[in-house]
Amino acid sequence: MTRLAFAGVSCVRGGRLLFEDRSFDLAPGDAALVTGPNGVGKSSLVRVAAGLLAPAAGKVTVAGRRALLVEASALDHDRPLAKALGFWAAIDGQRDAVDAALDALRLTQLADVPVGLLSTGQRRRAALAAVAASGAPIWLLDEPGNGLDRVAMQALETLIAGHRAGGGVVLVATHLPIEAPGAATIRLEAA
Ligand SMILES: Nc1ncnc2c1ncn2[C@@H]1O[C@H](COP(=O)(O)OP(=O)(O)OP(=O)(O)O)[C@@H](O)[C@H]1O
Repeated sequence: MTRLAFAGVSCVRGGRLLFEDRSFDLAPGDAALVTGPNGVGKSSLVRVAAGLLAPAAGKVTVAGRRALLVEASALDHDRPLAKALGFWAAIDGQRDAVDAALDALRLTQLADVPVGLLSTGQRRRAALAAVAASGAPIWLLDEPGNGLDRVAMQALETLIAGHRAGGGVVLVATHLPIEAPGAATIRLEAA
């Protein structure tokens, strides 16, 4: 069964303790919002959850495939959006998921536009579409609301709700308010 859990996890970066003894346990349908001021360690917590950063202490338990959204999208700038998304979706065995992901992020009309020509907000939506098309049950989203207008923000909230309703798990680091009913809050405080 899908699960993402931290048990007593601490993170040290650049010799500095960012957070200590953090525990949470996300089961199908669960979400958690990681909040706190700039530089406190929100992105670092997401990276620990992604397995890109080793915890200094504690245990991370992951059951299920993870999809990670970070600032720099891995989409090929030279390819038309649908083809760039299709490249990654095919690797995940999810080629058929691209159209629905484009639709969910209101990007269908931009399917033939090269990724490099998309605006900041459109590129962020494209990166979210890649997560949506991945078929991964665990979504790790680092500042997914950056660059999104109000309509796109609502699309993001709908996407998260739909993923949870389908048994997915979502961990979101955000400095922007994101509507996610029933989500836990992991508040990081400056030391
Ligand atoms: N590769 C690294 N090596 C050393 N220190 C780093 C590295 N990356 C980030 N840090 C430091 O870790 C701290 C936490 O950074 P992090 O990006 O996790 O914070 P954040 O809460 O996500 O910040 P923001 O809200 O500004 O995105 C910062 O002080 C940052 O300078």
